[in-house]
Amino acid sequence: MAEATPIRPLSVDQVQAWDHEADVVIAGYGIAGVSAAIEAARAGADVLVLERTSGWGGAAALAGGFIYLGGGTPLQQALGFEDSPENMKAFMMAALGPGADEEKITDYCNGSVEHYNWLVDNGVPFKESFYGQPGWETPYDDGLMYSGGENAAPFNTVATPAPRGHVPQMTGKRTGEKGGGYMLMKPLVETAEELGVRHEYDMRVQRLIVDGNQVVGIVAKHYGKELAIRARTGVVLATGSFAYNKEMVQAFAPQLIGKPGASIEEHDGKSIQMAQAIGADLAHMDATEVAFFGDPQLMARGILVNARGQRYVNEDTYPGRIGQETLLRNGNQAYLVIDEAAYEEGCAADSSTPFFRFQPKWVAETVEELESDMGLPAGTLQATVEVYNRHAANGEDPVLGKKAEWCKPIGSPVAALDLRNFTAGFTLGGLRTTINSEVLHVSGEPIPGLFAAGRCTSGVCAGGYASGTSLGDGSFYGRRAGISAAKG
Ligand SMILES: Cc1cc2nc3c(=O)[nH]c(=O)nc-3n(C[C@H](O)[C@H](O)[C@H](O)COP(=O)(O)OP(=O)(O)OC[C@H]3O[C@@H](n4cnc5c(N)ncnc54)[C@H](O)[C@@H]3O)c2cc1C
Repeated sequence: MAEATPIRPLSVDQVQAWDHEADVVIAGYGIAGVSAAIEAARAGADVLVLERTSGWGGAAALAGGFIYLGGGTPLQQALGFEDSPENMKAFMMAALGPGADEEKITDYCNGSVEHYNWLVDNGVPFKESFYGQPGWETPYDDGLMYSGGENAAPFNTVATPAPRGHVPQMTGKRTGEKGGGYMLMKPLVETAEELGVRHEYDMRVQRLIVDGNQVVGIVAKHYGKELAIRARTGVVLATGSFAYNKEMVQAFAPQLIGKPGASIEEHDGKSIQMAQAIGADLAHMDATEVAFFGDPQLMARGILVNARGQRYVNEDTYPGRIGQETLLRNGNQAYLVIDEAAYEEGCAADSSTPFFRFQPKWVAETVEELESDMGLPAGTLQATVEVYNRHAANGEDPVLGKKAEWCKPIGSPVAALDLRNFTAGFTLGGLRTTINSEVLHVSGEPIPGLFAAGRCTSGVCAGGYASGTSLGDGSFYGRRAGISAAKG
């Protein structure tokens, strides 16, 4: 059966004429693509970026803008936080696995301060202010925040807590529309343009062009016409994740069926499939980021319980960790149990996600009554609240390690928010690459002429996630891809 959209490589013998040529050809003008473009141009290459939509940006321009950086960046230092590459690595190895790529994480941590300086030198602004409230993002324009649960159990005992979510400064921020990610992309695209990087929009890459086992170009569709684009030294794949490819999600990350989040429809796995078609290896295809639609200011002040009325995560941690614990290990069943005073206090606090402050579904005078109204097995929620309250009275949570500042006994009246099936996410697995962003063949050898970065690759996250690691490894390994592709 003929493939509807051919994905198999095209042999260079079949190319009648080249429609475009450059030294380095980059597929995708998001964070990985723009970073590759800048470094390839600085290395002296003639660079052409092919972008499927009618403009630059990708998911990156819609993003909240966290970039995971540390090891003692000037911003961390200015705000009084101590960090080192070793400390950063200890956290990342513990939080982003199981199976995190130690070579990549070591490399990423060792290069993080330099990467921060590179971003600043290319015009990305970071404001010297720290936001310390529980939250998905800062509601303001602060430059630094905890974004992976570094300061919460269990990681606060593995490594010295240091905030590493660096956010580009932005006025008039609109979550999910135009946030810090826009202020990351805009200066980088301007830098690329100043360096003479060319772009072609409305170009949808389809398959690779090969000369034997060497990648020498790429085929792209432009308003229905197939064009052949020659890459004299290298092709960089940077078209994003496979969160919107139903078949791939079904095959590799079924926990996300029907729940793509924090990604864009263009993330259809095309880079992964094109490279697979010439023998590329894959890694951690089951790993997913999981967002949870709860307001962290409320969650920290209550307790989250599953369908058995049991707590399963410390509520003051990174909300993405709460999302993973809820979806992956608790059947996507979550209820937030909170008393009236705590609910009112949480609703009055700062938040970047006030739209996640839902009305309680059940309200009762006693926990026994609440448990019965919620349909939980008799005695379960009562036992949970009894144990929680006993220790919270002493400012402790020996069960899950919630910090003392959030440990307060749950009183009356008591309510529960129905947070079942409140998750969505994006895929983290993809092409297996080296620290120089070479795409590896299943044999373990790099595929000549082929490089990749961003969410079409497996980056620093193999299972767990911290906000900022996608824009972080996308920009970090995007740069490497540009340097490597320019060398050929
Ligand atoms: C609302 C929101 C908030 C987020 N917040 C954060 C955050 O704070 N921190 C963080 O680290 N991450 C965040 N993310 C995730 C992050 O934006 C992405 O994971 C990241 O942008 C991936 O980088 P990339 O370069 O691989 O993909 P992108 O930045 O999406 O770039 C890929 C580009 O390739 C193009 N493309 C796709 N297919 C083709 C094709 N066939 N031919 C040519 N071009 C193609 C796309 O149109 C796109 O422009 C957020 C995402 C969203 C949507």
